Amino acid sequence: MGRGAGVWAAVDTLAPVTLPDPPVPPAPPAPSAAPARRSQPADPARGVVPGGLFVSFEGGDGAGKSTQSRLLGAWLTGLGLAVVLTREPGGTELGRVLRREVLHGGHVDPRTEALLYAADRAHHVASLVRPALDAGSVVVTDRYLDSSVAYQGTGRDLGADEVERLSLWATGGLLPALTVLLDLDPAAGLGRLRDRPDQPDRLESAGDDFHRRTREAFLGRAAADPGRWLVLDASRPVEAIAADVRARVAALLGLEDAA
Ligand SMILES: Nc1ncnc2c1ncn2[C@@H]1O[C@H](COP(=O)(O)OP(=O)(O)OP(=O)(O)O)[C@@H](O)[C@H]1O
Ligand SMILES: Cc1cn([C@H]2C[C@H](O)[C@@H](COP(=O)(O)O)O2)c(=O)[nH]c1=O
Repeated sequence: MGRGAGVWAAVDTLAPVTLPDPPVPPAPPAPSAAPARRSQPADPARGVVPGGLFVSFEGGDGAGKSTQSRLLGAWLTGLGLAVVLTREPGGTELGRVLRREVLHGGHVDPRTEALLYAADRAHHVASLVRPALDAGSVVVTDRYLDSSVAYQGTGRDLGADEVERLSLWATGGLLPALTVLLDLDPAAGLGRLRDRPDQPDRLESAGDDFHRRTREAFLGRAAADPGRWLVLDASRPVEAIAADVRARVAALLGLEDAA
């Protein structure tokens, strides 16, 4: 999300993020133990490492990813867990430079664009995500590798497999334990962004056909790996979506009673 950058500016460190006035119902009593209990065996390649859990939000522009990331982060923080809330591109200082160039700079060809996102991701994982997971935090990211596969691999036609391989190389194979796809008609998503003050970025301006193919790519990936993905209808009210996300994350953490 291009707006509300204040939250994101805070996530360079491993300290739990302080979220502004979370609009979520009061959390049930916090469990005494943090880091989290998990219901899955540790699998570093799948974003489940001893103590830590890696969750990503994906979907089209304006689908509600940053809204849901913040709500999930606030809920987990309220449960007493260590949470790192971050995003791609731009989850690190270097990433913010890359974000500005890739979204608001001059023309870049599709391969350069794919490499810029991959460079942002490599640095993000090496400097923030992996250390946080190793320290036992829940890491919640607004976009990750699947955005590259959908936007550059399919939207830009570079090839989904090649772009996925690039990102897997960049990240040492780190995949989220859970990826929430907020699925929405691209016109509705872009319509939600219309009132903001800033101009649409390069990707938001890529055209109807680009965004339609990107949506299909996300849905195809989700269907191929249902164990990792949770697909939600993002046209529903914010709180209904948030409740579904909480239920799935609670199950992963072995905290079903808290959702
Ligand atoms: N379920 C929803 N129903 C209606 N409006 C929503 C919903 N979720 C978010 N919004 C609104 O849509 C706009 C975009 O939401 P948000 O920034 O969370 O989306 P995003 O997917 O992160 O966007 P971007 O692609 O720009 O990063 C905001 O004004 C937000 O309040
Ligand atoms: C990670 C990633 C992102 N993109 C695109 C998707 C969006 O249009 C912008 C990011 O903006 P947001 O407001 O933070 O959603 O970048 C992409 O094309 N490839 C990627 O890997």
